[in-house]
Amino acid sequence: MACRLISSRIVPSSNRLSKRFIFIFTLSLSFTYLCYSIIFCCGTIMPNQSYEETRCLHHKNVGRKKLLQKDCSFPVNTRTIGEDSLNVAVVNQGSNHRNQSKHVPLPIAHKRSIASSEHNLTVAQKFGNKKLPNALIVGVKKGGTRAVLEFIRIHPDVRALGTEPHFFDRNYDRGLNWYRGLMPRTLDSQITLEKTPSYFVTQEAPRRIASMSPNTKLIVVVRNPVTRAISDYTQTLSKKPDIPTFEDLAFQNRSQGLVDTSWNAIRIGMYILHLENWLQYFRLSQIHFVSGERLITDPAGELGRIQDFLGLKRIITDKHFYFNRTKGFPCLKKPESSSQPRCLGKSKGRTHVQIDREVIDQLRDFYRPFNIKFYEMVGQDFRWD
Ligand SMILES: Nc1ncnc2c1ncn2[C@@H]1O[C@H](COP(=O)(O)OS(=O)(=O)O)[C@@H](OP(=O)(O)O)[C@H]1O
Repeated sequence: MACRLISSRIVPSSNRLSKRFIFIFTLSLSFTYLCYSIIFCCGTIMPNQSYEETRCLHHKNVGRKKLLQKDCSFPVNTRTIGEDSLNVAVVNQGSNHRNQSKHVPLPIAHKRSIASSEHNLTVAQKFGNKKLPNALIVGVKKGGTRAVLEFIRIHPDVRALGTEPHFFDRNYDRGLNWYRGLMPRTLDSQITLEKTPSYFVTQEAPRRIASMSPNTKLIVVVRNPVTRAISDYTQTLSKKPDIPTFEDLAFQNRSQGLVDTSWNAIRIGMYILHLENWLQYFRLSQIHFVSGERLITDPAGELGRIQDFLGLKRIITDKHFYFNRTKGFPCLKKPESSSQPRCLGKSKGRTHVQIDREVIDQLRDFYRPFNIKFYEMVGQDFRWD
């Protein structure tokens, strides 16, 4: 009887104790989970490597308005990369979307390359070092430089800066350590790459790059200089709608066919003149020329040659691309790690301003001798005439 009394008193109190214990245990578990989520949330919500790089640049360059203005101008809910994003929203518009971007089972080799790319990325972030670039996409503006950067960076042995650092033109005074600090972490086996299209027409750029390393590999994406000039003008017009007409800017005297070579949009397309400056510091074999036109019609072919030039295994092939009819350009197939296929953003592939046929012919005549010298120098006919 006494025993039963004791046990009836003890049991409820031990029940209460264990309930209290469970309550405290659950509370501390929830608290630990909350702390964990706060500390590590960045790792889980960060959409991709490029976005991370953009963020890094923000933190490192607080107060450096010029770079920030470019980098911050995109909404964070799209997959933005640097100035010109891989903007999924663009791809998703239009009736063809479902057919074109539907998930096609990826070939095993492609899956493997993605897995290995992700693996290398994680390892590089943990164990890699920030290094000065061994390769640069130096130009040309509106040639297709963003497409080349975004396509080549899916290679597991390439790590690229998503933004344009403009080190060898605007930011040279900041010094090489500043420049190195912007770079993504890379393993010894990986190539560090950045793109700034204005380098190609910057007088001091070749000398400065050669003094960083005379072995730097250079990539130049060239495009029909007339189309390039119109593309350049279209971009400026989209930002400053009050500028004079293309014709007014392109000619000193149109009836005499006198082209205004002081206008940047014209000057950039005189490729041979700029190339001669580069050849004072680099051998021709150190420079690889990509056809901006073929980059659109045959991205895999151009990427194959770029991989060869960079000494990389040919991993990026036609299996990585599909043609998006809404966008009118090749895009990257949906990678396993992402929920969307990837096309370049709205600023890539704009509808050009309509220019008179006569003006185009005049400019084509103007560029012809420069083009011919350029073809002879690089040993390739780009067929712009
Ligand atoms: N795959 C793909 N998707 C979209 N756009 C592509 C692609 N490949 C090449 N291009 C062409 O790239 C042109 C823009 O060139 P850049 O990236 O060098 O421009 S920039 O100098 O960085 O502003 C851009 O020029 P515009 O068509 O005049 O806008 C495109 O024609």
